[in-house]
Amino acid sequence: MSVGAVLAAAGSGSRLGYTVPKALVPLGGEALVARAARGLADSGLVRRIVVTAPAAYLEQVRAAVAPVSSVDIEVVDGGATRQASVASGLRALGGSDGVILVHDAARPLASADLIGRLVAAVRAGHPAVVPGVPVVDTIRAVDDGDPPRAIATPDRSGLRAIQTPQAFDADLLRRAHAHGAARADSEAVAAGDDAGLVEALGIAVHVVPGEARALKITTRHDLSVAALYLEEDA
Ligand SMILES: Nc1ccn([C@@H]2O[C@H](COP(=O)(O)OP(=O)(O)OP(=O)(O)O)[C@@H](O)[C@H]2O)c(=O)n1
Ligand SMILES: C[C@](O)(CO)[C@H](O)COP(=O)(O)O
Repeated sequence: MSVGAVLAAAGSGSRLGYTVPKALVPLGGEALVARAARGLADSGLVRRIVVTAPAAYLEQVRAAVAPVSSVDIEVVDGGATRQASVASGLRALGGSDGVILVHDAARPLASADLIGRLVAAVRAGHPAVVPGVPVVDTIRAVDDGDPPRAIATPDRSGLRAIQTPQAFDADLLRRAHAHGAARADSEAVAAGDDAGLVEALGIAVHVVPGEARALKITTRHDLSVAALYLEEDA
């Protein structure tokens, strides 16, 4: 079963607050999108990567990922939501892979070990596999009142923070996106991740251990934490 990947990189990065999209923000001298693409390529498992970029930055994203030359990489237009961007990437990827990884440029440090665990779990028969890390805070559900009130406290031992890459049986992922697109049209909602689209089909998602270094770069503080991981690697 060959492995293809969609790398979602079409977001603006408004919470990070740079003048360029987040995918082009440098971390240790290399754009986040290039680091994420290199991670996928270095796993040795991925045949081809489709990167979805903001329409106005296609050429800059192409230039950023050009040094990652060990796999075939195509850069295409993303969409208005992450879900639409991944759907656009899936169209460009074509139908020849049995397994598809969906990854975020915003998680540039996911390791080859993690990618290996995810692909192995799909090949072992789990059609949808995500990395999850235990949560360290107590999580409370809060209503939207003024003032906000805590209404429930789920048992933390059963909670995981879900990361990317996420790995899927290719046919299932395409079916989940087709169903999700129809729902997004009628209910004006887009899923937070691809596993959510699979769950909406009533299919169970398998969770493998995630890793701290696959953190999502959302704020400037996250960028500093990621830089510390690079220092540790050096
Ligand atoms: N329309 C969109 C929105 C997001 N993404 C991608 O989805 C990943 C996770 O999104 P997030 O971290 O929320 O990125 P942004 O939407 O760029 O961030 P912000 O909400 O701060 O603007 C990122 O790699 C981002 O590029 C995408 O491909 N297309
Ligand atoms: C896909 C994701 O990274 C999994 O944790 C996350 O859902 C993206 O969330 P965002 O709302 O786009 O930041």
